[in-house]
Amino acid sequence: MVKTVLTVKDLSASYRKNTVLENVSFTVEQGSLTGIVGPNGAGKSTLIKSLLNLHPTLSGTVDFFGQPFKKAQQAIGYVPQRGSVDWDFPTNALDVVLMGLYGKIGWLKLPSRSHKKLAYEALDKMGMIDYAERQISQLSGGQQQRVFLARALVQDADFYFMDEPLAGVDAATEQAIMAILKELKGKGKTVMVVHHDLQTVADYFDHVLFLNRRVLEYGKTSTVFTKENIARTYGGNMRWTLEEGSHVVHP
Ligand SMILES: Nc1ncnc2c1ncn2[C@@H]1O[C@H](COP(=O)(O)OP(=O)(O)OP(=O)(O)O)[C@@H](O)[C@H]1O
Repeated sequence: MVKTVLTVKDLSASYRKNTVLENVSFTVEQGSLTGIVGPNGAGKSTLIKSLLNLHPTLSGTVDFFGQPFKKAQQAIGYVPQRGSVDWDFPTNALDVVLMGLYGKIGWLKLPSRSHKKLAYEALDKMGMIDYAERQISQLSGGQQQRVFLARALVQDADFYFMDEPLAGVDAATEQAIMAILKELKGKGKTVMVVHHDLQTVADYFDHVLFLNRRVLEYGKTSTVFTKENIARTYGGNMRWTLEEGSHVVHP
């Protein structure tokens, strides 16, 4: 039986008087892996922040696992957009991963040996074990992204939001991250990912949310990932053709 893990109803949000999300409504099934797509400025990051109480909403309701966000937040993981993080913050990769365990450790307590073991294991899984003691500011963009994924892994959440985890990473990191996302899905976790590369949407995601201020469409990729929906979401700026079942960009 399909279980609903997120219900969003009539959510609107703005920056001062500029409304950037209008009456957004959708429901998400447990175990789904959704790509959130839409042009620059469509409100994708704002949507995630609004769902996670990081940005105020003007109206609407958000319900995770049948509860408001505050009650469900231990079960929710977030990988922010890389550009929004202060990378000069003096901390090493291991400490960043340990932050994913603070819900379990408690903010004022020190991590135990078993917590550190979990953090090292997650770094190892992301191919970052050799960089555990390296300052986060001294890692490349793709390596920083891998560390953030490791932090999400140790948190062992049930629902993950990731804001462009594949932006600016090389092919190997992209494959490593996608393998992790599929593994999370395999464990029954739910994942929503802001994604820009329309050519990989059909390969990577089983659901797609088309967003441009409003939800233009949300559903199974095999049903809703059509050139009509892409055109409706992105406007007339791009021409799209369907070739051998895949979408090819003609900028
Ligand atoms: N801190 C802010 N203050 C004022 N306006 C903002 C702020 N952050 C975003 N906006 C505006 O809100 C709108 C939605 O931005 P948002 O970052 O959510 O879009 P996005 O779909 O994630 O874009 P991108 O694909 O470029 O990352 C844009 O018009 C943007 O200019």
